[in-house]
Amino acid sequence: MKQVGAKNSSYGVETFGLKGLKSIYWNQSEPALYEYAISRGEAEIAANGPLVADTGVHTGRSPKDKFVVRDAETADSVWWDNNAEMSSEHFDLLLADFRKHAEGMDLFAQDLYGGAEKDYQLPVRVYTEYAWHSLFIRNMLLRPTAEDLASFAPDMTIIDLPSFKADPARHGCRGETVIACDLSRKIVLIGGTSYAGEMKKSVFTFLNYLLPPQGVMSMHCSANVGEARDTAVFFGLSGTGKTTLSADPSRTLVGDDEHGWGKTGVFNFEGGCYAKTIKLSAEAEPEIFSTTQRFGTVLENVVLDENRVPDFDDGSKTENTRAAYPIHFISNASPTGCAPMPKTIIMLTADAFGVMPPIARLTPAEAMYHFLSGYTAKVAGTEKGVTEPQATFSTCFGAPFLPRHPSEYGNLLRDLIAEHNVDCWLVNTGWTGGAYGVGERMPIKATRALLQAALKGSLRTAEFRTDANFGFAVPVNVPGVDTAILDPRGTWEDKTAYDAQASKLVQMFINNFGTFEDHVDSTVRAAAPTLQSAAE
Ligand SMILES: Nc1ncnc2c1ncn2[C@@H]1O[C@H](COP(=O)(O)OP(=O)(O)O)[C@@H](O)[C@H]1O
Ligand SMILES: C=C(OP(=O)(O)O)C(=O)O
Ligand SMILES: [Mn+2]
Repeated sequence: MKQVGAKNSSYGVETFGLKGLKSIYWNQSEPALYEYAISRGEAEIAANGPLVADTGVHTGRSPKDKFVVRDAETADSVWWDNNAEMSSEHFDLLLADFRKHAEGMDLFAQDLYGGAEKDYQLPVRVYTEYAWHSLFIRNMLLRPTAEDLASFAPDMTIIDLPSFKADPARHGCRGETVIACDLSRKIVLIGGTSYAGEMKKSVFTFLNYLLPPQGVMSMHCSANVGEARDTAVFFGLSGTGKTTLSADPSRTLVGDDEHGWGKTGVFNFEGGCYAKTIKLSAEAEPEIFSTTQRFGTVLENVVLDENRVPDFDDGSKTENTRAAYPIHFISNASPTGCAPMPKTIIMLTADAFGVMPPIARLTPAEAMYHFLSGYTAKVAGTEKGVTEPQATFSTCFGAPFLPRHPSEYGNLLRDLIAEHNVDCWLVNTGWTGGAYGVGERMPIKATRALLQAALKGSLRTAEFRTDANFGFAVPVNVPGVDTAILDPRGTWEDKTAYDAQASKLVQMFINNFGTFEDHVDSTVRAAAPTLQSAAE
């Protein structure tokens, strides 16, 4: 077997039981991976330099094809209501078949870290069939220094073979696509899909399993820091605004998607960003737009015109077009990925019903209630089969990535909010003036102005009203924001229709929260919305 780039003994010949490979390319650089990706016909180069690849059938995550191995250790630690199980026997068969499938292949390997905080860092070795997947994960995780690389010892291993087709009868999965996670042996097998986000979210899933027992709150959130060293974290499900809203020229970017909150503060799990690029414009999102105009960025499922210029308005392949780039492509990104304790928590709810106000202040009990509820929308394209926004309750705003029971994350957050006296806000990046299909998407400018007021503290002294349905405090006017938009009921033509939709949503919250009742105290239960009697 030819080994390109092997530097020392840790790159053993039979790496991880991968015997009979044709060749293996270790920790290749961006230019080298460009050449391999182009020469192997995997990708093409866009105007100004990004590498562009298509992912075929799978243009978003396949949550129904994700499995977790149930063994003696995970039987009691994994939240099985939310994680499909696979037996160790099936996993062993799958691993053996992955190794067999890899025989004779060229593989690419990257040695990277998950977690910027050294105390909690997860060394990950990622074997990929595609050179462009090797560049993607190299962009997304943390790249070791040459010194660290010399002694790199992997703790977690990912084998990513899109051309592998799983067999449900033999492997105990659902179809040809499989994302199998063995949390005890720290191995992930990804087959039958070319969507690169599966690799990134597998690392996130492992950190969500490994960190809480160490007292670290793992979060599906972005984070940035103001001049006053005031860290803000933005929780949100896929496509709801974490990346967009954390890219703010007046605040240092810490990370766009996945963070830990430990004894020393907040730290990014990753070393790159994975931005949605549908309808991306230089006007609305200049920082992110600039990353799509340079060598090293990977564009996923983006359509190019005849001059290889990306057409970000073209969602013909998927609404979930993406750009994956190293975080230092954002000019004011933190060089360390670490930040002080949060001063503000923002929970992004993309309300497809147009009922939620653009912003609401949350008491600690309301923050817990909404964190566990995780009301938002699955935005078009982020999951297989989601073609328009679907109202959903994704607990902790990241249910597809949670191996543990939500109460483990909720209790950690509850204690951290109390210990650090954190301000909490609920921000609707979804619809206003009516539900999806009638109303319009919340203007990004309005959201940014509201966030500016919340983060600068001026909102704290604003005048508030109490929302009739949810009971939380809503500002009645905010400088720079159209006052009308602050009252969602007022933005609807038909107020009766608004009230009816709001009641339906309240009932959905009540129905959903039943599963958490026994895990929270009475103050959190009291933070639930109440059905308005028709008379009121
Ligand atoms: N008011 C808004 N706030 C944030 N994003 C918005 C808003 N309105 C529309 N969007 C769009 O929603 C998408 C959010 O994507 P992104 O920030 O990548 O989500 P996430 O990082 O949570 O996965 C972007 O395409 C952005 O342009
Ligand atoms: C990459 C993903 O996460 P997010 O959309 O939250 O960035 C994803 O959900 O596939
Ligand atoms: Mn994101």
